[in-house]
Amino acid sequence: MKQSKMFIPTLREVPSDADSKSHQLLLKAGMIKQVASGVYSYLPIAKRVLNKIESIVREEMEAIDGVEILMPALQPSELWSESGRWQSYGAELMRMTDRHGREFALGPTHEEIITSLVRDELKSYKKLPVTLFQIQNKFRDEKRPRFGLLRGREFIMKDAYSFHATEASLDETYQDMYNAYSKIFSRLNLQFRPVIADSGAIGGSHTHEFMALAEIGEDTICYTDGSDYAANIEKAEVVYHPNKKHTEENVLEKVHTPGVKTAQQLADFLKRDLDEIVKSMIVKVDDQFVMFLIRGHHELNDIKVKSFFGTEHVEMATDDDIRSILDASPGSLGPVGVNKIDIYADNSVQDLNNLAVGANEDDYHYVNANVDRDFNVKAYGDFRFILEGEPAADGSGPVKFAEGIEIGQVFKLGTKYSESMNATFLNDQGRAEPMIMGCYGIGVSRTLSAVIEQHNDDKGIIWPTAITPYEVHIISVNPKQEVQKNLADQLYDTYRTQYEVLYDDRAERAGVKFNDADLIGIPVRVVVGKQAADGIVEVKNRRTGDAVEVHIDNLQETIQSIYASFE
Ligand SMILES: O=C(C[C@@H]1CCCCN1)Cn1cnc2cc(Cl)c(F)cc2c1=O
Ligand SMILES: [Mg+2]
Repeated sequence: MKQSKMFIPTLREVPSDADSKSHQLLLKAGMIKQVASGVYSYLPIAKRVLNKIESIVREEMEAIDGVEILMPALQPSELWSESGRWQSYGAELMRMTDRHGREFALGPTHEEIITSLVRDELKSYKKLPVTLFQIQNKFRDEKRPRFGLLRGREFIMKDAYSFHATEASLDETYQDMYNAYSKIFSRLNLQFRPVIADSGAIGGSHTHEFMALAEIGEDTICYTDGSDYAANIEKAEVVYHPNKKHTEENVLEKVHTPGVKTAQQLADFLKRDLDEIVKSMIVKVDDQFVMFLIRGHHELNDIKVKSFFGTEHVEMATDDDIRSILDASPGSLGPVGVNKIDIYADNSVQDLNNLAVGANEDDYHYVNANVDRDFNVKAYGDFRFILEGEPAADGSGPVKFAEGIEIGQVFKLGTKYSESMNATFLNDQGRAEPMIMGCYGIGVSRTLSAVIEQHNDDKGIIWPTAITPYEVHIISVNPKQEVQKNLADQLYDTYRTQYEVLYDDRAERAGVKFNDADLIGIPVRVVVGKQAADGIVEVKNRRTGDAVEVHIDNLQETIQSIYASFE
């Protein structure tokens, strides 16, 4: 393609609203334009890369018997009412009303649509298993869209759904998908890790997230060098190894602690370490308030609280809630004398006795508070985030942290949707049973950003060869120079028959062309300049920066050798 005909609005300056490396480069390389917060147009270079990512996804889905369909974004609310999600989802679900006043969701995902489609068609176990997938725009009204395509309100997802007569069959497809995702992300030359994850609102039992390693990633991965153990920190289990430091139980004592509000301030006031303090928090679970006790140096893991109680509706109590329940302020809460609400404690609270806790009275705390004597704990559990260096649940050594971008997720859904939506099949005894389902997503547009996060330098993007928008970038330094122009035109005509060629034939200054070429990041660049008369061109490797001067008779093999060793 001639660049004089192209549409690549590169930017000289870093856009101020770009809040991540990939977001900056997508804008600077003229690949996206924001239309609204979290809503983007994909421009030609981005569209070509998306096409290649999608065709790799398509290939690997079809390789495991996935069949492509395309479902509508407009989803009748009736189907979401059948699954109960019309009521349970809030502002994130984009809703609209048609001219007849009928309500629709703009699809954030397609469990309801696919289940209603399959329940009418696949009635016998003989027709199972089936795996259907689509690649399509999704809509989610994120509260804070950011990082460009990493967290948008309209984005491209590959979502696949599988239907089974048995758990064993689901396990097989789950494993096939897991392996296919590993192939896809390897072909994209991404550094990634599958991690044990929390299934959250979607329900189901078993799920893995595929994380692209990147500092900008919003997820924290816990992994060890001792094995391929890796878990999203939301889910990383803390194995409780008792380390009791109990002393003689002392008399409960109320201490005046003026201005002490935080665990650290209490630790300082009492001249103790933070880990000898116990924090008390009020959490609203569904519509019940409960108190959690947790060591001063730990953080409450709301995802673990949700899965302990089996509900998504878990949030910290507000100050007003707290005042109405305990007639105290959040800065001085404690378990002593609390009997209106249940008290849960993280396992490691058991290691201490004679606890320092709030007295449910401003500027007062208790010391020597002891469980069973001064308060009761309804249950101990793993309610906290693991700390870096603590032992991994599989015993393979201390966990390390890394940031990740969730680019894929595979779920064993079970019968959550087939039961609520009555998608049954006749089993081999002629009895109707709910289908067993799996669902599997890849964030296609998010993956594009993840590739850029991992493949760039200070001059721009460096595309992995599998998804580069073009294979060869031919640049004529000075098209006004007859000889240069003719040679460049000739090379374009020759090489476009065997490579995808972007030909910068613009009447722009050389510096502008080279800057743009660095931004756009095509692996191999052929520069037709002063030595055109002698048939000499410069060939440059975008990743290493190495440039060689070659006669056009050796150009083909030079390009091939760069591609052969590019990664
Ligand atoms: O989407 C999934 C699960 C899988 C992921 C892979 C492909 C199939 N779906 C989870 N999820 C995430 N955000 C959502 C946001 C809204 Cl507003 C909603 F209404 C529903 C969902 C929702 O269900
Ligand atoms: Mg997640």
